[in-house]
Amino acid sequence: MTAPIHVRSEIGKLKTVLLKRPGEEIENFTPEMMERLLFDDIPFLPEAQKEHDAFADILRDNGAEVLYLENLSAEAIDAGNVKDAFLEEILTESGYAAGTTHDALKEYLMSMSTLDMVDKIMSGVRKNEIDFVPSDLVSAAEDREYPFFMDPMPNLYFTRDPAASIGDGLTINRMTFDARHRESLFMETIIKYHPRFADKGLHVWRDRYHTTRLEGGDELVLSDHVLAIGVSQRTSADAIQDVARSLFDPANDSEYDTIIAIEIPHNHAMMHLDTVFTMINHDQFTVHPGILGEGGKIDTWTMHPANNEDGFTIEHNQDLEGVLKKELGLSELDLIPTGDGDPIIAGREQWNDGSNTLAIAPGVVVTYNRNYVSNELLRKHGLKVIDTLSSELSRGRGGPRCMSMPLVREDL
Ligand SMILES: NC(=[NH2+])NCCC[C@H](N)C(=O)O
Repeated sequence: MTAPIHVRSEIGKLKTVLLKRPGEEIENFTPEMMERLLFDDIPFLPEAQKEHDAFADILRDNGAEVLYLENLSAEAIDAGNVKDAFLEEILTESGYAAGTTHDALKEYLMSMSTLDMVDKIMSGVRKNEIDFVPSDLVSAAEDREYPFFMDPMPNLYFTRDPAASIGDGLTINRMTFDARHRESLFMETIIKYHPRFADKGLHVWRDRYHTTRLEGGDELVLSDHVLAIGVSQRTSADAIQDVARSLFDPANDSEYDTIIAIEIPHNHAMMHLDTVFTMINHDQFTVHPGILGEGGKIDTWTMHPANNEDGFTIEHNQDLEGVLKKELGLSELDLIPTGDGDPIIAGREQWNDGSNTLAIAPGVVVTYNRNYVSNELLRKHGLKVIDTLSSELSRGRGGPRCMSMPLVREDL
């Protein structure tokens, strides 16, 4: 059997991928909660599910095995016999380490089948669904009107972010905003207890117990020894240093000796590197023109292992094309601008994840159908573009790359 996680590029043929089918969590909130939950609108659930099923079908039809986060989580909890411990952890991270509300929530969730419990935790627990009136100070003094005991986790269908495969291992991420903090606990549980992953010698290059922030949308596996990581709204430079130290440590036996840190604007529309830059073929990339300054400049820092105190060297550069050519050993490079360079179209299509392409083989990409200008341009550049439905899914501000966590890709 091949390793349960094996990803040495962004473009190798996709063999196994982790998705999360959108559930009640994507509609279980009010407009007042949207901003905090990192959504710009409230999707229509049945349509979102249809769109997501169509996306999964495309991946399956092209030879990928599709696994679902909700199922793996429940299977892992059962296999490890850790329902109690899992609940304690998620309750603690939801603000209930002890007390009567903790006890009531625990009793309620414990009474469910493991899969129902997982679905419930993901979709949120409202106050009116438990026969219990909290008497603690928080409920009395702070939370009187708030309708939830446990918030929904609508961003779970962006499986890309809570963890990221690198080589034969992964990072399990400490995420930036409260709205997403708890998400990576599912992946940690899967890696620890699911028979498919547990005790298989997987490297966890960096775990979720850090104060510095890292999200998978910023982590791009450019080759079997080069990563690109965004310095972004969601990923801090100090977290990238951690990743470098871990991957460059000879004791950890990783193949990675190069990290290109790329600084992008810190805002909601471009929250991760993969919303503005993706690799789609050996020598082709999408790039949102909005991240490039005058003369196409952008700040990058290339890190290599070194025998100094930091454990690495850094080299500053502003020529992304030159840096990519050098580190990937390419003589030519095709950087394809989102929206064909038209400022209105580029802005619009980037907002709807026009740069967020998922390569499922070299030169074969899945994109949102609504970004028709960028899609057409990709076709003109020789790519095979499979476009997928996107009216509802795009309201969560993530595209095909965000919605997928590759676990196994064929080597190039
Ligand atoms: N890899 C990505 N670009 N993911 C997009 C995540 C979108 C999500 N609403 C968030 O703000 O976190």
